[in-house]
Amino acid sequence: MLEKSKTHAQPSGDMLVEMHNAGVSRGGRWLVRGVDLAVRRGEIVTLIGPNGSGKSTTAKTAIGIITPSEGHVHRKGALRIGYVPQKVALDWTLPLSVERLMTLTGPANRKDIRAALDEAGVGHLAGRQVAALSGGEFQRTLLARAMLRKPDLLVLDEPVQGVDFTGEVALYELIRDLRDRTGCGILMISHDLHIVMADTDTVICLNGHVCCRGEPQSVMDSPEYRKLFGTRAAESLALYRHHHDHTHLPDGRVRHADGTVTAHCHPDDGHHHEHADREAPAEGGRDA
Ligand SMILES: Nc1ncnc2c1ncn2[C@@H]1O[C@H](COP(=O)(O)OP(=O)(O)OP(=O)(O)O)[C@@H](O)[C@H]1O
Repeated sequence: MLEKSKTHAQPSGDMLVEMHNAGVSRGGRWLVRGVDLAVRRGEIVTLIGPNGSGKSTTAKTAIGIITPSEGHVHRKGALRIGYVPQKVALDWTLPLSVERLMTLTGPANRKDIRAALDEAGVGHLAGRQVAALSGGEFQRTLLARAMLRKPDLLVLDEPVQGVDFTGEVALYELIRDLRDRTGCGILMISHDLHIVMADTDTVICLNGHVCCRGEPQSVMDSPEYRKLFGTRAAESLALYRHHHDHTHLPDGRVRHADGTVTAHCHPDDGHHHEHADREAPAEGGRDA
């Protein structure tokens, strides 16, 4: 049984959340528009895009923190959501242990807390002060806190922020393992246009709208990447090269491939073309 944010035919199967042509406007401006997105059980969907492209807005709309101004969002009935926000409001000057952080947003017993921390590889840090954690340890702790709810859908807003490359690889592996172990669906956000998880089923690139989407191209066969990052990294990471058929001008207008300029970009404006293809690994240049 699926819950409806707005009247629309109900999707079926093991769909956790589905967005149809969803858009959010504030103060007469579209923050994001024309988003189609679906996350099923066991699936990993990654939103990428530059700063301010609407990734967080889209994720918040998917989980119901934000109501869409247009379009539709369907969530499975009684959907349990684990959410790791981009920003966590903490007073870093106050003493706060990792164990206590785990119960700030909801009650949990000690055994479950320890199990969640262990699962995230930070069980040994339960008594540690949060302010003393490294970036990677903090992200793992937030992940553990989200997993405490035994979510059907895990939403991670930039889960590798403040984490170095090796830590990123390990965190992505952990996220994949959590998906494998629990079968939850994952909606993940990254602003990194190049590196996303090899296990991501779908990458959706946002820039105020869906620029392009597709499967990430695995770099496993790329000798350059194996040389640069090592075999383990190459097996954990993938590169998704995206295509743009339009340019975002500094004043916010959009120049399309046919030379026309419009105030903004929308899938239905007749200029935009989505891509759903895979490509050979790129040399590394951004095209956004
Ligand atoms: N409540 C709001 N009112 C007005 N504008 C907003 C509001 N929330 C977000 N925005 C604007 O909407 C745009 C999209 O914001 P959003 O946080 O979704 O982007 P993002 O892709 O997640 O960015 P980042 O990578 O920087 O985290 C930004 O320009 C932001 O300033």
